[in-house]
Amino acid sequence: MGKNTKRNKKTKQPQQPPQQNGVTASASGTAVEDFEDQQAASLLPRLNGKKRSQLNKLVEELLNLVEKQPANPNEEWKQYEQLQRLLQQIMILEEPLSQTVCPQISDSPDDQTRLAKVEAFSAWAKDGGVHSEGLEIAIFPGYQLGLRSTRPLAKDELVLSVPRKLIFSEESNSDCRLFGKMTQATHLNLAYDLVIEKIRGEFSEWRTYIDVLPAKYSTVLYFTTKQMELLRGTAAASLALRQCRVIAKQYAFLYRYAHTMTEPSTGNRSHPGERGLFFTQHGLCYELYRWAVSTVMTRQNLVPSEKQESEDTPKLISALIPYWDMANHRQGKITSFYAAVPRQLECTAQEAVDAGEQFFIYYGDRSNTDLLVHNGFVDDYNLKDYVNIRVGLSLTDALAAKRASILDKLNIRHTAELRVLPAPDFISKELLAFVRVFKMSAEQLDHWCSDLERAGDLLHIDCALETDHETRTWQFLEDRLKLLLAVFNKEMQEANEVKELELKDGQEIELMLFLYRRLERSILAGALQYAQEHRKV
Ligand SMILES: C[S@@+](CC[C@H](N)C(=O)[O-])C[C@H]1O[C@@H](n2cnc3c(N)ncnc32)[C@H](O)[C@@H]1O
Repeated sequence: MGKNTKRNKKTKQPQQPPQQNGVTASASGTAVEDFEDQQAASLLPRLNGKKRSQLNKLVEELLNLVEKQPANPNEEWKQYEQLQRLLQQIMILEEPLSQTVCPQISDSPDDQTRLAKVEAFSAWAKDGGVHSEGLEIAIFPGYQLGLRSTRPLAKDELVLSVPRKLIFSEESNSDCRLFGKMTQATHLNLAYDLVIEKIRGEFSEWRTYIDVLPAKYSTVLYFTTKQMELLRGTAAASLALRQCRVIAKQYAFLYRYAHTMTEPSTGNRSHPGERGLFFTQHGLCYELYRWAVSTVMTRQNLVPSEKQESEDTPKLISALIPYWDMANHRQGKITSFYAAVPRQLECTAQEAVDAGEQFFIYYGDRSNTDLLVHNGFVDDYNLKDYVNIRVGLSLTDALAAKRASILDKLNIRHTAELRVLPAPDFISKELLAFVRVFKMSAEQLDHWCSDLERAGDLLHIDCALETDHETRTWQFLEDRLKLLLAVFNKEMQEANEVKELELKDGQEIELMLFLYRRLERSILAGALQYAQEHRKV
């Protein structure tokens, strides 16, 4: 999307650009854009000096807090509670800004408000070269917006294409880098660019697209402490808390850079990063950052960079793909690919779809833990689900070096997250092999270490092992699974199930968390039964 080919109609036209050095600035596209940037910034409220210095202090406190690496789940939880308190205070101080930059319509999903913007968005997309003739955007309860077929779609039919110029990536806005030439992860660049475009508001050439995005998300960054409490003890807890910590830290870095480490920026486009800094200084707030990060986390796809030097090392960058990103997920196969020659994202139907039905795509193999933490939903019929459990060699174990040499041969880390699976596998071969190694006696270790080429046998369920060794292995798994299942004690289970039925609108996050708990519990319970049966054999 070229800078001088603005697609969207602005609701408010800027006044004439000022005279610069005696020349009317409108003669230069850049000068017009500079002027627009100033206009966009002038529409934002300014926080007074007192609020700003309170914020500076809170952000420093936040940085000190997240610098500390929690040593155990309890410490991690306490840190999260402190973090939430700080973020609450920050959000209160930043409220005038956040209400302007990302107003929240209500506590419930904003489907109707978004749907009202769909007509303009669809016209913008069509005008920009999106082909989606058999599809339209509609509301689907439980999914927010999604794509509906307007005619029967055949399996494998090309149903949607989005040209490169409508794909939003760091390469569409490369003058927006905050840290100049410093390289950061591609999804962070994308989130940052989105922050800038959101702050630019009506002056952004992406406005029509941004208008149909959700105003808020069900990612862990939006959970209240009470909601997060429902994850405590589950396999998702640590990942969720870490995500909150990491995003708060990124926000604090951006804030500190913009407000305490640099002079006020003029937004001069001829200096790399200046424009990004200008907007960050005027509009950054935590509410906006969590919105941008959540938008990227829940909607991004990877496309090849068009700036890579050689074709042998394809570099992929994060991108937002308007229209395509309205498709919801269902089990199946990946049917969206970037086609290099026509320079467009192409999506085919993974199955035949009747007219009026929802059109789904498959997001890829992900566990429900991953979907919950990064995508803000869980999949009830997830065929690729698993629950990770953490296992590790003990530092005080005199035989640790021998165990480590067998694990090395098996390519299993000495401290690892290994998978408990749904039926019919229950225990992944890596987890089984790890526990077998962990439970070997000194003689058994000597035996296996004397012929490391055979180590691969430990991955097989039928590997011939001494009975006492097998019993210790399955007993360990049984004890561990019982411990993990204790989080879901019976009373809690029943209470949750009752609550689940009673949940009303506005409690989508609780509903998702109860579903997640039920699915995790069911995987662990199935594996426990399997371990008990094996121990008795
Ligand atoms: C790429 S967007 C799809 C469009 C989105 N529904 C919207 O309203 O903009 C991905 C988000 O859609 C929702 N979603 C996608 N597939 C889902 C599913 N199978 N169940 C529930 N929510 C789903 C989740 O909120 C997810 O983060």
